[in-house]
Amino acid sequence: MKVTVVGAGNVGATCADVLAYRQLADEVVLLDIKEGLSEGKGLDMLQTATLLGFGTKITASTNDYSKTAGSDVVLITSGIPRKPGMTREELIGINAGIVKSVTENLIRYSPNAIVIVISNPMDTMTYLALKSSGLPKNRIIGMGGILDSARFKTYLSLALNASQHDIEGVVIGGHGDTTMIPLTRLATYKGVPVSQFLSAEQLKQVAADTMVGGATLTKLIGTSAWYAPGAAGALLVESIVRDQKRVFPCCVVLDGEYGQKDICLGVPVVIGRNGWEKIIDFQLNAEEQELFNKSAEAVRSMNSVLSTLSL
Ligand SMILES: NC(=O)c1ccc[n+]([C@@H]2O[C@H](COP(=O)([O-])OP(=O)(O)OC[C@H]3O[C@@H](n4cnc5c(N)ncnc54)[C@H](O)[C@@H]3O)[C@@H](O)[C@H]2O)c1
Ligand SMILES: O=C(O)C[C@H](O)C(=O)O
Repeated sequence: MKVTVVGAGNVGATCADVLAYRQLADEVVLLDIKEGLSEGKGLDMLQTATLLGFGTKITASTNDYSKTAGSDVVLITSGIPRKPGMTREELIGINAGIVKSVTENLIRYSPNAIVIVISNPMDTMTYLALKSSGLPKNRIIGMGGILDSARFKTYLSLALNASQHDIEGVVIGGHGDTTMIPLTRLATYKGVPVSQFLSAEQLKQVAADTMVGGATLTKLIGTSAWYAPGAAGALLVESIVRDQKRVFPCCVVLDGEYGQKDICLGVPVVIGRNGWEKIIDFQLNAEEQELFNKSAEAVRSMNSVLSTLSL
């Protein structure tokens, strides 16, 4: 298996590192537009091979897409991250052009690849990649819900004083500070609803902390996060290349599912060798469905900005 990561910045390099260390591909290609960046980070990673005990081939490239040829999976992390006080949506003006051109270059050399979009605003960038690539819908996946769910489980574990591994929790909807929907009703601790252990007030706080999870880290660090985002991208790759059929909330195009059409939004999907293979219906209650519809409305309005940009 060959996996390409475009963008050798914080998220891309972290993702490539996890892919290589966990030997989730035979070859990992790291590509960036900035001269020498992927070569430097790729060489640094290669020098951990004997220290960490992995044998993954690491190929570096400064914007030479021929090195990415024949990739099975490609991840797009290229673009600017937000600074404290910004929303992800403010990145659209710069990132849309980058994501569109990178997608086109990748597809030229890897026409059969599954494309994972990470650059923000991710829901709109996924929609853009879908529309501009013309690829079958199952091969375009936006990564956001896995990360948001990991944060949800972290905050739940802190509130419960329990192991994260004993907690299930899923975040659907958009990957935005106000558009994501932590499904507290369905969150469990060892199969038991968390509402049996946490008060409504505590659950509300967990959901609120989850929704601003990215903003909290951006404020602390000065740029957005990368360890969990990189690991989340790699987990998605693992389910694809090993055909694990794991269920993750991912941003995929909806055609009537969850009451929405012609929009890419986070819903639970089965991830396997064919990309996203099936949407799972969580049977939202009326309140959750209303939040989902509102989330769709906000993302749709961001998508409409695309036509105003000269792409
Ligand atoms: N979806 C998510 O869950 C999630 C999580 C974290 C970050 N992000 C987003 O991922 C993106 C990257 O974040 P980061 O922290 O790694 O930023 P970063 O600045 O550290 O890295 C971005 C890299 O992209 C490269 N780049 C820019 N234009 C390029 C092009 N045309 N071709 C190839 N490479 C190009 C830059 O040179 C840079 O190295 C941001 O948009 C950020 O908001 C999304
Ligand atoms: O918060 C950001 O801007 C980056 C990313 O979307 C995240 O959630 O960490």
